[in-house]
Amino acid sequence: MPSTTSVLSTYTSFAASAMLLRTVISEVQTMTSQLIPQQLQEKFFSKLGGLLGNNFSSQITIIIDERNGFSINEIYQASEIYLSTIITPSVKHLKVSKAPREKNLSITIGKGEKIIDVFEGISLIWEFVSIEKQKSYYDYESSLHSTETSEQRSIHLSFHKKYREIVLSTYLPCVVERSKVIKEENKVVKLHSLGNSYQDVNLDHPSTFDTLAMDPKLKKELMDDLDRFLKRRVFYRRVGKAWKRGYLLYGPPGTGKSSLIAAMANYLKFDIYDLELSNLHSNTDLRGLIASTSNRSILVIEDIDCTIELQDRQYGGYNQTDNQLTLSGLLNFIDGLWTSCGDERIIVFTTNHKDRLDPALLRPGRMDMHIHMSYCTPSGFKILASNYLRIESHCLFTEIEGLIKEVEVTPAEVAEELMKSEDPDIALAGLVAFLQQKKQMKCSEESKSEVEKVNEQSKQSPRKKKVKESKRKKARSGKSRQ
Ligand SMILES: Nc1ncnc2c1ncn2[C@@H]1O[C@H](COP(=O)(O)OP(=O)(O)OP(=O)(O)O)[C@@H](O)[C@H]1O
Ligand SMILES: [Mg+2]
Repeated sequence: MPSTTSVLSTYTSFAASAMLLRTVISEVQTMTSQLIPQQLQEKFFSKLGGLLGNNFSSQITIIIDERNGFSINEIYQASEIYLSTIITPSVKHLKVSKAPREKNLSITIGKGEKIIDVFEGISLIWEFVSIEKQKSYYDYESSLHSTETSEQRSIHLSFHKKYREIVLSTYLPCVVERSKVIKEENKVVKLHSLGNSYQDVNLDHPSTFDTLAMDPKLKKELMDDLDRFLKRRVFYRRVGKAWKRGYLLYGPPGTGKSSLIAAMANYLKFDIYDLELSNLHSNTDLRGLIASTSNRSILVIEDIDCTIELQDRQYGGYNQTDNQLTLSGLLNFIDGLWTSCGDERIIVFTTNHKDRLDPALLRPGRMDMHIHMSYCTPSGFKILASNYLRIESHCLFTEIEGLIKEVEVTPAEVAEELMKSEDPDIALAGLVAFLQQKKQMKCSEESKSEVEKVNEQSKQSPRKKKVKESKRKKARSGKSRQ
């Protein structure tokens, strides 16, 4: 085993040679700067620099720590996400994790691993660095000295120093942007219940615009509207409007209003905040709840017609206008809060009875789009059949489409029938029987109401006869007086 002295002396002579070499390199660098093409110079000196440590190379390293004091360093997070997408086969150690709520695995590179990225012809070397730190402290409870190990993580980004400007002003912002897109793609849409005991669950609703049976023209109109809304950040800023959009969904139960909200959330990757107004007690409560919602979200108030009694409701027994919560007041209140702090917000109201709504809500400009969710149409049925049975055509389609035009059947009812069997023949035959039964019921109701009408008329006729008789008598006596 070499003695400490020999190790030290070897190191000293190595250090001395290194110093000499550095001087030589810098001399050679000056000499060759005019003689050798720049690209070759860079290659040569960076190789040489690599041998002697980064001090002499033309490389610089940006250190991105995981934490910035107590807060998370967003650049670190963004880099981590970005790096997970450019992992090369040469990386030997990967770390894989998955949070209970996430749907995808998260893959990061292991300690000491390097990834080379190329941006606009610039080579960039990413390295994941982790330093373990031991901290000793005195534990008063056990009266013992203990040590605690903590990990300090950082990501190092090295590149040629002449690209410093481009890396800082273009490459890193691109990394951040790309990470945002990846984050959005992997985002799990959440459903928060506001006004109820606090719940926060993943929106596991499979509804998408593809699976939704609704008028194709209306569907396209809505999707275009949502796309336009997302693109208009600058527009909303310029005209000084809050970046928000309001939709009123109306139609009978089971026509897909709630499914449409889920489809919108899945399409936009926006979280849903379901606001339960009946549990609210004051404006202060409401303010607190709204303030807890995040941007890029959909605020939902379902069955708004049932909350209409709010119009005259007063809170806490006080007769103060401030404590009164009316529907239009509520909307102004939410608008106000959003104007000051919200971005990319969507508000959706649903109702089964549009005719019962506060006119303030229906006023033009209040809700940006009124969307009618109707009973099932033939085209809606085809979407459901393709979704539930994976079929695009069947010999029973024509009969079903004819029946659907004649009766009022909700997509929920059709879906329920289609779910009864995986065999299209059985499921569709069941649907035909169900629709025929509905048609019969409709016919018998119609004939019943016809009979009632006739009865009503026949009941009225003796009275009508009497009225007519007395009118005639009056007229006659009037004439005789003349
Ligand atoms: N338009 C539709 N397209 C596809 N499936 C639908 C549609 N409408 C209803 N369904 C099916 O019926 C179920 C119930 O529908 P949903 O809850 O969306 O109706 P709703 O209009 O919100 O009813 P309510 O007025 O009672 O709240 C959905 O989970 C879905 O399976
Ligand atoms: Mg609903």
